[in-house]
Amino acid sequence: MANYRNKGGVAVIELNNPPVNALSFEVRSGLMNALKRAHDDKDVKCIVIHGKGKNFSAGADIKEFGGTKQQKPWITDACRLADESSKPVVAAIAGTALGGGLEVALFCHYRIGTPSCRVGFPEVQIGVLPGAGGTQRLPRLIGVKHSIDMITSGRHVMAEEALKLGILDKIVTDDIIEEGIQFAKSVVGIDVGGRILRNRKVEDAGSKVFDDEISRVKKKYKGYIAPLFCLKAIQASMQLPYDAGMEQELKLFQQLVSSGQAKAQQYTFFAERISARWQLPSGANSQTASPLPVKTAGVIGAGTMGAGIALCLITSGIPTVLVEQDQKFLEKGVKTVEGDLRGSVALKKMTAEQANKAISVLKTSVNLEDLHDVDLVIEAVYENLALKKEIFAKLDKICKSKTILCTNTSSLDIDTIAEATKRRDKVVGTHFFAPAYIMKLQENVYGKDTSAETVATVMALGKRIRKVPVLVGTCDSFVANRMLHPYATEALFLVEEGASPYEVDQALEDFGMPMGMFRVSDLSGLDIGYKVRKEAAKRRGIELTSDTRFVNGERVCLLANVLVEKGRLGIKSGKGWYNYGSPGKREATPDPEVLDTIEEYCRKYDIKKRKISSQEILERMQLAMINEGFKILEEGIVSKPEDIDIIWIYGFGWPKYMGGPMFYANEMKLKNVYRKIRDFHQNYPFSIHWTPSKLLARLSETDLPISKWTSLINSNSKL
Ligand SMILES: CC/C=C\C/C=C/C(=O)SCCNC(=O)CCNC(=O)[C@H](O)C(C)(C)COP(=O)(O)OP(=O)(O)OC[C@H]1O[C@@H](n2cnc3c(N)ncnc32)[C@H](O)[C@@H]1OP(=O)(O)O
Repeated sequence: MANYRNKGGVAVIELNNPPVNALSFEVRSGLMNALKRAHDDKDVKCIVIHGKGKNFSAGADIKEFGGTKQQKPWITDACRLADESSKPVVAAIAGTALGGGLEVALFCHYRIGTPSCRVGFPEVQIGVLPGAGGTQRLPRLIGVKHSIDMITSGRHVMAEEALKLGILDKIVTDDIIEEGIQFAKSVVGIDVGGRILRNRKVEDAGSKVFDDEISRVKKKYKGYIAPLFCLKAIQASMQLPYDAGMEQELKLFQQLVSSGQAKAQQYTFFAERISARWQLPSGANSQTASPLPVKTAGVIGAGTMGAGIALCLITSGIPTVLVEQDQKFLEKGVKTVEGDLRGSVALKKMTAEQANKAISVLKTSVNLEDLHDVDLVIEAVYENLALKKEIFAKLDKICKSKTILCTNTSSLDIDTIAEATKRRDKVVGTHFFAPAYIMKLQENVYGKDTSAETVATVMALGKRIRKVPVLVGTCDSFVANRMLHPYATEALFLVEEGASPYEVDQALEDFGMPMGMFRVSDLSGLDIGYKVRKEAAKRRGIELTSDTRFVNGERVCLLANVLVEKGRLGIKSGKGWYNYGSPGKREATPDPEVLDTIEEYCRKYDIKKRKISSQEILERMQLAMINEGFKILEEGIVSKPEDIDIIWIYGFGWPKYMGGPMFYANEMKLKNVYRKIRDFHQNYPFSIHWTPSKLLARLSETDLPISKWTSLINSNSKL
């Protein structure tokens, strides 16, 4: 709703729907009624609109999209009275004015804001466009070029920049409502005609600008349709009179809002927030537990991962000690950090000042003892259980009793590592993804004794260092890599059955993955997987050779080992599944030698090859991994499907417009997913990953949407 009061001739209208004052049906109706009242009240000389609490408004209520509450009055109906009013109307902006919130402000004649306020049109991120006049009114205020930038990127614009662009008329430092009232009083008597955006003309930027922008947007936001629709709507502002442009914008908005991409992107928006609400098996959760303060941190290991993690910490202002046992490795790590900072400055992602500030809080040491006073340590040495246990035992003695000890393991048992200490409650996994400075996912892993306070601390740390933290339980390889295993295994089986690695990658990239599986393997280094496979087999008492075809009755394909043994380690050696010309180069070209190796391998084992469609490639890789996702849910390793989707989106680049693998399964209908998995299980009985999940079997008998799956898990723990 919206509150109304008359303060000495100033109508003060408050958008009231905390925390973000989303423009629900009630708020839109309330705003319309309040504007009518102000218009009819002869005592009122001017009008101020502000938001209750910290924010102006975060825009349309996304939960209403596609539902029955998405009904008139629209934002435009509610705001028309502001546009047409002869009394000056001022938007007083604190916090955020986003999407429809900014559109409300653009219907006002003036806009003032606090120094920390932010404005923007983030609609592209939820698969729609500014449908309440934003694409028509912003170009009339700041021109076509800046409008394209703001609307297609969805970025938030800070107060200073908003002032420079002309979105804000003034930045004010006192109480925003009082400032709004004073400002409104000061403009009473000045004709508002020139301030009404609908009356302004949009400069003709020419059609070439749009042709260039279409190419740019197609490349930058590959696969996303909303940015292209935004361009069409902005172009309409240039080509059509205001009313016709508004009609065109609404038409485009309605096409988008009912699209599958919009549904998936909005699901992703809420999934990220749902996933942030964690719960431990004990019942302790994000509402009940408080994080410990992290004023200083330590990182052990200055390799690629350690250096990347240290970079995340120092660029977030956390003084960090980077420890490496060997001075030479330490120097190499520091060079990596400095190089990445220089790169960020060159790409204008940070200023030189910010980079210098970050490096000034980095300390280095070759002595673990220098971690005695830090609040949290992240160990990032190579994946070796004995070594990690040794380090944790030492840290336990060196660090203060409150220090939290994190391990950046991607697969090892947290409880075994915790046993090396006398503070098992303070030991936790923080699994970062390479490159750690770029990839957003932080997979936090709790052990059986990890306390709620420790979990709260690493979840809060993740947010602070601009990651997306997700909490998972302990199991072999945790969630991300456990699901990756059947996905990658199927890729190899597809290759031995007749698909080329390049066809596999093409199918995945056409689906929207940023890189195919084989290109990712080349990037990570084929030798890494080789070592991990050997170590894991050794732990199980198995001797692996590239001739191994079955392990304990289960089919395996060790083609990658054959490549490693031929010196093809991936990008680092200049050749892997692809050819890169020389070591370290990134441009991948298909390599006939790889195809010959595969041919030879298949001949050796008498494997019949056949033509494999891209549909089969996608189904086999994705359904194998989705089946594993249901098993993970069934075992309670994560508490909700949204956790899995967020892991795939931020850990592996699953396209947001597909909503994550579990959402994708939901859209396919679970009975179809289950049927296909059962068929694959029949056709490939020697692959354990095709054993259908019991939870999936149960869910496929119901019509429960993804938002209700956990209710079935909770109501029936014995599946
Ligand atoms: C016919 C034409 C019709 C309409 C045209 C207009 C279209 C639009 O306006 S679409 C909406 C555009 N706006 C956005 O996309 C903004 C989305 N929100 C955010 O980016 C962030 O929430 C924030 C920056 C505004 C605040 O961030 P933060 O402080 O980190 O809080 P949370 O993100 O946790 O949000 C708190 C709480 O509010 C819910 N929420 C936020 N925005 C909306 C929204 N627009 N509609 C509905 N609900 C919203 C969010 O889910 C959180 O809820 P929970 O606490 O229950 O998780």
